[in-house]
Amino acid sequence: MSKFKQLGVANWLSESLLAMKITTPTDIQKACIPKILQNYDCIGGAKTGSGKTIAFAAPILSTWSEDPSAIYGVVLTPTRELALQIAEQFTALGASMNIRVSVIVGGEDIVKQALELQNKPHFVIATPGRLADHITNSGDDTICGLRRVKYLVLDEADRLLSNSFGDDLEKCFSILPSSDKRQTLLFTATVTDAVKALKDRPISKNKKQIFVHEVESLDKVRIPPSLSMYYFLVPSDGLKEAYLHNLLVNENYLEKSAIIFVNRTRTAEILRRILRLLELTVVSLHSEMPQSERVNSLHRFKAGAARILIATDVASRGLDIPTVELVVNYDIPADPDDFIHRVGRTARAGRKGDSISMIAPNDIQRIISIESKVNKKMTITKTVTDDSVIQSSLNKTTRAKRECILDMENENFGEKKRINKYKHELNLKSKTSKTFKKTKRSKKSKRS
Ligand SMILES: Nc1ncnc2c1ncn2[C@@H]1O[C@H](COP(=O)(O)OP(=O)(O)OP(=O)(O)O)[C@@H](O)[C@H]1O
Repeated sequence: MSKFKQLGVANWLSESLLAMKITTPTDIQKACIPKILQNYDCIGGAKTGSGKTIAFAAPILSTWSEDPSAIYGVVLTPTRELALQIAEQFTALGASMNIRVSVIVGGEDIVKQALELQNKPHFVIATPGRLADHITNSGDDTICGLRRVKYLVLDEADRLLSNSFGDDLEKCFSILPSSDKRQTLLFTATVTDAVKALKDRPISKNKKQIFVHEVESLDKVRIPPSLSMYYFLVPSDGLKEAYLHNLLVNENYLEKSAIIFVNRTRTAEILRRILRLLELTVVSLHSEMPQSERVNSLHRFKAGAARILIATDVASRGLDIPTVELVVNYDIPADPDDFIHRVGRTARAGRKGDSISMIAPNDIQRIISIESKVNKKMTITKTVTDDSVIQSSLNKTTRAKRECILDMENENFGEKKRINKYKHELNLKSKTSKTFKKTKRSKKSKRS
């Protein structure tokens, strides 16, 4: 009997898994699948690339196939690309059962999505903002299917439970069945205090719950064992482009597919343009790009048409691209958890991978926090070459950068962000003034 079948997974599904060459369950799958099949709520914490998606998809699809109703499950996830990827996995796993999966994310046609929801797909994979939008603005015939959902999954749960998603999540929960009438599954690679708190204060008082935290029980290192963590020092911020170029054309990495993480969209855009002028095949992924370009970039990168992806943290979570062999932290993230997710885009499912962090003088404190969080020290890389080679890269990147900045100014790059910022500020002001008026009114009425 297949090892997935031994865990209780349906026959047809263990055959689908076998066709994908997935035969032996990972630790998180062994721990979660049987319990989810026994109706437990579940909080699963395990390293990046350890197979968390199948840990929730396999039991949900197994029970769904016994009674293929709609809408059976909702998976919420923080980014659009991740929603698309999870939907692809559900679709591939359930192909033999004619599964229907809807992706409800921002940047796509909202009317088309409403029609899909009306047609009652079996599964909805969504970002909280867009699903909340439908709940607020679409009619009951569009959203009524959500009232019967059997499973709710929060993938990248730590991120979803952070403040930025609060209001949208509340809105989504408002229409879903209450926690004792559905099964709730949370998964993450970084178990934050907010996630841990749910262990002692269970999601539903009336249900059984398991808490699986692989990192705590097995070892203290929070990154995959097949990942090598390197760094090199950059004497000043102004030299970073040259050092990056030098690294990417170094013979050790010349052929390798790489993701370069930066902290700001503007840096992503400048680097994309510089590297393209220097004839590297490169695409980018950040929040200021239209959704169609985001999809296109990722598609070109996955297909190998571009060797390098420059990305902000919008790509740091969950993306599963097995060919990625190198992750570069061009900028060091402020939050060590973001570092764990970024470097986890390589060395997935037991494959080898390298991460290289470019450390400028101001980054030292962040590196200390990261090393203490992951419980492992980075080692210096030997690939960055001597000063004369850096000088050659510097001449090229300086010329290219000048040209790129001029082009970006002509194209008004960043305009959309500026407009959104003003809109946000105006929104806040109007909210504050409404609250102020309300408080004044209630004080007045108390006095009278
Ligand atoms: N049992 C298995 N055997 C072999 N490969 C597997 C198994 N389970 C999952 N995989 C593969 O491992 C890769 C990583 O899985 P997945 O994307 O679910 O990781 P994850 O734990 O969710 O990572 P992250 O925390 O980065 O989101 C995928 O390509 C998946 O197909």
